[in-house]
Amino acid sequence: MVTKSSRQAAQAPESTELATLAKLAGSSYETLERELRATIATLEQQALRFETAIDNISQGICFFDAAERLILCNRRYAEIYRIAPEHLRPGRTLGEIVERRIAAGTSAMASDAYLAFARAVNSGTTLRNWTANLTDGRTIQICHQPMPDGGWVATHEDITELTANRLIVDERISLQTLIDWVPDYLWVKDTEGRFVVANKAIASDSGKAKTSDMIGLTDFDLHAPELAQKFRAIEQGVLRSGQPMIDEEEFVVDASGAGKWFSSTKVPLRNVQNDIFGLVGIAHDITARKQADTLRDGQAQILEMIATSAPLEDVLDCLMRLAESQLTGIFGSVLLLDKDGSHLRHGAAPSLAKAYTSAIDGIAVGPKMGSCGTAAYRREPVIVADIMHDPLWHDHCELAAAYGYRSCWSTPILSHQGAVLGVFAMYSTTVRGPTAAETRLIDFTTRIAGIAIERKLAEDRIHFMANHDVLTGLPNRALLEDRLSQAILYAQRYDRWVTVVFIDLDNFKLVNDTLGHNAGDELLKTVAGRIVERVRATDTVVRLGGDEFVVVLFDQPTNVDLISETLQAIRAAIAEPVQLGAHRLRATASIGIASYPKDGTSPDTLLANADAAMYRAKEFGRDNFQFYAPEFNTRAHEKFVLQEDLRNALARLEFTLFYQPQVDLRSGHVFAVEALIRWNHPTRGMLAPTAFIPTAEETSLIVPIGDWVLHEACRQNKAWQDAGLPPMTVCVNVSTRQFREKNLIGRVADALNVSGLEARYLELEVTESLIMQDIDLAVATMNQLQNLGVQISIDDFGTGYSSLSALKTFPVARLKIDKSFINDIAADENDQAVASAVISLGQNLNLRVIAEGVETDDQVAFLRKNNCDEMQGYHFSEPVSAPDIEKMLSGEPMD
Ligand SMILES: Nc1nc2c(ncn2[C@@H]2O[C@H](COP(=O)(O)O[C@H]3[C@@H](O)[C@H](n4cnc5c(=O)[nH]c(N)nc54)O[C@@H]3COP(=O)(O)O)[C@@H](O)[C@H]2O)c(=O)[nH]1
Repeated sequence: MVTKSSRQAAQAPESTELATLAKLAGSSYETLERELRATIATLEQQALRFETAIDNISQGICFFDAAERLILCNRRYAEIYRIAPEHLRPGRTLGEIVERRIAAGTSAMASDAYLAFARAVNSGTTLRNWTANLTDGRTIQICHQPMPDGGWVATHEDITELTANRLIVDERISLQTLIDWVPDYLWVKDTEGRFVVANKAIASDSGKAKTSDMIGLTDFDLHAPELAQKFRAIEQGVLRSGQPMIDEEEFVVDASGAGKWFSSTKVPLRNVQNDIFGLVGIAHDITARKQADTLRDGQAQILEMIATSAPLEDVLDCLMRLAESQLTGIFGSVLLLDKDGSHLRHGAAPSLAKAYTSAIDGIAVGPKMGSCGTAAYRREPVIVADIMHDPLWHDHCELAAAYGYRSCWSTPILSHQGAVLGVFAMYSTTVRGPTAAETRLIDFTTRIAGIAIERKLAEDRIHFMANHDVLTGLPNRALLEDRLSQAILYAQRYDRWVTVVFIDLDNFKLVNDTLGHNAGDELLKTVAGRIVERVRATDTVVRLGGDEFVVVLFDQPTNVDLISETLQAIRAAIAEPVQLGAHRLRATASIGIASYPKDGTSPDTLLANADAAMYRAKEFGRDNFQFYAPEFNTRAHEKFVLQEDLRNALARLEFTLFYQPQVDLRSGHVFAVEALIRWNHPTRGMLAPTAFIPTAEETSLIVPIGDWVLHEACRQNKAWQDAGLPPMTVCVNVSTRQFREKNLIGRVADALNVSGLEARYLELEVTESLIMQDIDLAVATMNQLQNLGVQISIDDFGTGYSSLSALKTFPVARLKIDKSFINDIAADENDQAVASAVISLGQNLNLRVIAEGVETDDQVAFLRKNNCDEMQGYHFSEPVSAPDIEKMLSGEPMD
């Protein structure tokens, strides 16, 4: 501080010098005094100016002489050290001033230490500029300048605020560095949505080189208006409500165009007055997690679709979209292997250009067929990074280039057995190969696609099997009703007919039983194929099961003649010879026909009526066809009634046995009788076995009926013997169903025991076809019967397919030449050949041979001539009652 005393101290030497000058110049004292006063005034003026100037500088300044006494200091100095002016008068020592500063709390150190330090500074042994941290917390920067006379001048500047500001700046710099390390987006916005702080992550994704480039921008400068508006609405909500938004998921498209998911938190910022002045936001990139979630959810959805049998195209479409959602700039495609196994068909490609998809639909599987055709051909992944320059794409690169596809990575989709099901491909618009992540995704997608396709194929197969006959591949009963319904609807609309053709092969069971099931299957397949060939593609050929087929003739003319043509063609096709192993067969069929609308308007009725017509055809001797007539249903009803009557017939004792004599051709002697059942029906009169035995066999009633026949025949024969008639054999027919009964031997033995008939007077007739069904079992059973003493003959011999080698092992006594060979034996050379062959066979095997159905003298003559042993037939006698047999054998006239 500059004071008056300091000025006076400065003027004193000047006055002395003026008086001396006045004496030397000889000037008058008044003049000198006047001049002197003027000079003093000028000097005072200058001193005031200096004083004002020095007091107004912002730094404290002080001058000390070599004795460390204060020469002068300014006001700022006094202010800095909070020392009253009177304690800063010139002449005060540095030590006194330091004491004052200590007292004022403005010292940096103790007095002695300070004085030592000041002297070291003045002598130049330490820095002349230093910063003193005062005990009151302020920071003073001091610049010390020694003077030539040993004193010094020093400036003191209070830099407390400046230092604090520098700290803030330093803090800011380190805070920015810190937040730049954070990989999440981190920002602060003011209440207007302007960025105040932003870290590197958000700046760089926003396309800004420096974080400072973000300052002052709003979301409207960075995002599409809708997205920016959305952010703004959310942030304004936070600012308005004061409630933070915690961990909300937000989708952002960054400056590169990549979509990213964030988990964002936005918290309002408050000042000390608790007023909101902005918000701080942090957003964590959860894109990878979202993608994993999407992948997992998508996978679950797709697996559910597969499990619930969603259409394959929907499943694959969904799968492609899922794969694409995980990647950027990639388009997925699935091609499916065609049924022909040599082409690939469009499966799904939701994002590929439709025209491109159409162009590659049906591409061949081959060694140079782009990525997909080649991958299917090689059965291994084919990665083409540059379509335009890869030889595999030579023929297709222009096409791909036209749509901007530059690389294509194809992987074959394989079944569990390793069969190619299709190809999964990823197209990229850039020249490159797949990344590791993309390869993983390809593996995943290919596997799921494989599961979906395999599942679909299995379903198709199951569906096919549920609706088709496995043996012939024809539709089955399940599909029949649907096809027939469709045909009827069409016929209704266009006033046409639908014809249902019911086909049953004749004697198929015989083929099965004699030539084995493989031969039977072969016959069925051949017949099925032939029928299909003879009808139109719009007609339906169905195998109902066994030897039954149904043909639905669609869109038929209302003209029976035209229908007959098709039927004749079917019949002829069936009748063509079939080679089954060593055997050449000519199959025939019984065919029933019913047409919509005249024979029924519902599928069920039409089928039932065609079935009834088929039975009618069978009754007419097979190998023919019958058009349905209403009375056929009466027959079906009759059959039902017959079954019911048959169940009661045994209990009501309605059966009786007739006996037909068997005669020795040489002696004319009756040596046996064949027991033939008759049913004395309460309303229909005496029924022949053909009227009820088939029904009895179908219902298994043949077993108790057969037992009754056995018991009755044995009883009657024993009765005849007891009555004194010459002993003879009674022959009893045994049906297949009876023969297969577990306890046949026991039942026969029981009949013999109960009747008391010797076993040798009982002969059982079994058919050739029965034996051939299971030769081993038949021979075993026959051996047991033989052991019992019972004789066995083979009935209907010649109609079956006995092999000679097998015949030798049969424990039989007689062969019975079937009636069908005897009928025309006098004229038909074939029948003659068969009959004479059977006779000589019997002779060779030491078996007796009997001809049945002998009616004429010519037949008898032929048999005698060919040395046949025995005969049975109307020529000698029709089957007659037991009393008539007695009369016949005792020579009495019969009734
Ligand atoms: N399981 C059982 N089957 C039996 C039983 N009783 C008879 N049958 C079988 O029924 C079929 C028909 O028998 P039927 O109507 O009695 O006919 C027999 C004869 O009447 C007939 N026959 C005899 N001679 C002639 C003839 O000169 N001309 C001609 N047109 N028919 C004749 O043949 C039948 C006997 O045949 P087969 O048994 O093959 O010797 C018949 O198949 C019986 O087997 C029974 O109790 N159980």
